[in-house]
Amino acid sequence: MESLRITGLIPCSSFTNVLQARLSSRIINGKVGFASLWGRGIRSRSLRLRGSVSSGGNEGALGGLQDESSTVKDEKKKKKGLILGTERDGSGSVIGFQLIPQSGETEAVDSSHDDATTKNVEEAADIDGKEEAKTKVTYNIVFVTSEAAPYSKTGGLGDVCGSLPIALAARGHRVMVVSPRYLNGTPSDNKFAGALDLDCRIKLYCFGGEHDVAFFHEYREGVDWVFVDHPSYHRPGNPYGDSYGAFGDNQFRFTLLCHAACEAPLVLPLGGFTYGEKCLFIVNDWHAGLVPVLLAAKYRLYGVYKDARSILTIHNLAHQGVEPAATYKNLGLPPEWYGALEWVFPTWARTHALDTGEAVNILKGAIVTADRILTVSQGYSWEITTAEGGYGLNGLLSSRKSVINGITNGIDIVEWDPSSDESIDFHYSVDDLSGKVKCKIALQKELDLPVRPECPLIGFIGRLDYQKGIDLIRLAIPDIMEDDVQFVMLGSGDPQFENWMRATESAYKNKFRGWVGFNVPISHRITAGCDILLMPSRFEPCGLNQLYAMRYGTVPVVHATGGLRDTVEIFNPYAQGGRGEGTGWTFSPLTKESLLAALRIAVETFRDHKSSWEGLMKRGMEKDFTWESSAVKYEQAFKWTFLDPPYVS
Ligand SMILES: Nc1ncnc2c1ncn2[C@@H]1O[C@H](COP(=O)(O)OP(=O)(O)O[C@H]2O[C@H](CO)[C@@H](O)[C@H](O)[C@H]2O)[C@@H](O)[C@H]1O
Repeated sequence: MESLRITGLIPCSSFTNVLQARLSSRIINGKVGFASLWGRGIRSRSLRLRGSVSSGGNEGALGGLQDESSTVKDEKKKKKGLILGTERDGSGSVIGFQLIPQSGETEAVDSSHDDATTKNVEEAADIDGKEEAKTKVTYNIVFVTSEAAPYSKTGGLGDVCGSLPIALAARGHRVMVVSPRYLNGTPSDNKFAGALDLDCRIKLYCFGGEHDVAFFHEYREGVDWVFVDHPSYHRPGNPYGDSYGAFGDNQFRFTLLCHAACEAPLVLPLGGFTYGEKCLFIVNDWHAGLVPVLLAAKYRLYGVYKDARSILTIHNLAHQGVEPAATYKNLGLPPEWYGALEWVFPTWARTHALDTGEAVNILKGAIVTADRILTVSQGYSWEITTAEGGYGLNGLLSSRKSVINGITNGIDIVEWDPSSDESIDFHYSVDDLSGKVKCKIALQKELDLPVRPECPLIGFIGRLDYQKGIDLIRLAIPDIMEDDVQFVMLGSGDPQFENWMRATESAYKNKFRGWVGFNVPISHRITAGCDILLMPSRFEPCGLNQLYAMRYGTVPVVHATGGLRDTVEIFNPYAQGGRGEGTGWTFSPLTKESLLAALRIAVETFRDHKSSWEGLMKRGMEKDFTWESSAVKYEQAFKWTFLDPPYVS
């Protein structure tokens, strides 16, 4: 793909002008720079939802998908793993690639679906007898996200959107990530230093006016990192708020992100070529949720993005982007689309007698318009359809069950590697665990805890909020502290829990440390130095810390929910002829008693059954949590998404 890149960028403005000339002669087939047209009063006519929901992608239009068909003819090229050709739209923009992977690369696309073309190629190869079919479908993918590490991160969303795009690009896809260019006046602003101004200003129409945004760009690790620049992203604090709480204009800030993200594939000539209309938007959580609504309500009615598809990835259903109904008019959507976002709170949730409970819910809008819905673990994909886990959207999500899939997150195994991690002083691996105890001693010294390698060290890392079950830890701490253990917590969030951590540290000076703040290097040192990681999450869509912990030989003790239940296998010392199996402990129900019971067994095993403990550590360290295996599953979901016509056309 790099071979297709040309060094000199086509200036955005001239690019847009050419296309605007085209637009003015053929408005309905507007291809590029649609925002400007929209702002001048073009409004959509009707909401057309397809009558039936597709059946899990197993049925659908099989024909007419150009990017599904590439016939391999030149055996020499095939062996070298070349880009066979590009697919262009009417304007000459590259909208897809036919890639021949390197000989020996595993076939990524699951052949369970009847794609005649792919099947033919596979059969031909089978007849030849030796080599597998190597034809692979690649996509132009546009991630839209409020955070992407290392540029911005407040939690797991940043991790995922910083790693998955790279894994997909490595598999031959053309990948762009669109997120805000946050500047908060601290050294973290330097993270954006490599992103250059594309000199592309566009006007976006929402919130009763026109707003100029600019785009910055960095091409790194095969991915186009695109940052939307606007003054509302430049302020102290984190991406969502500051010490006074959440920013009051978040709906505006993320509406702007969505409008800009819809324009980016049309107007940005990255590496000389736009991504074009035939792309796949992967929109993450509510912040990006207006994208599929805009595709349906604004663009498709005028012939733009008819071949695009969208996938909503839900990382956390608890946050939905709900604001008063009166704000609907600000979103830049036609009035007749109100129903897609309409949300009425039940009577008990209303605040006063005159409160009608009417609101707009951006995540709901995404759920009713996205072509497919993914969650970050299989367990969570079921939980969101239940009354307990659905946060009021369970009925709606159940109605779209056939297009919901769960794909467990991977982890960045380069950043999180105990044999080379730059944040820890000693290194170790599954073949030589000796560095682990040195990391523990170093952590005890750093935290000014008594240096006692034999004492079980329990850790917690995460946002201090209701989701993470901090209240349960607070309840259980007096009992935990009765035992001969040490406990270290790293987290920030709810001020009442931050204060509780400080108070607990003073109460148990020799046993407890509470680090209030967000600090990535210390999170690595805690992961490496602890023996046990506690995660009593009330719900956990996937959870990354238990995956990091296992990779570092730190044994997880977790509440049996969502991704935690999917990824932590319960320890059974008697299995495998006494060699044991499992990677940790899960407990349920979510009570102090069951938490304490699981923790006690873990602590006893650490103290009294050293060989069992080593087995637990090693099995966890050997687990495959790479993004590579998750990316293969994402590709399958992409394929299903394109088998069906757009859900809303
Ligand atoms: N104080 C601190 N200092 C340093 N690092 C800190 C930190 N607090 C948290 N982190 C880091 O932030 C990340 C948190 O990821 P999680 O997946 O555990 O939770 P989160 O709820 O943010 O993500 C949501 O999205 C992700 C991604 O899909 C899902 O896994 C998850 O279940 C869902 O709730 C980890 O990398 C962790 O180390």
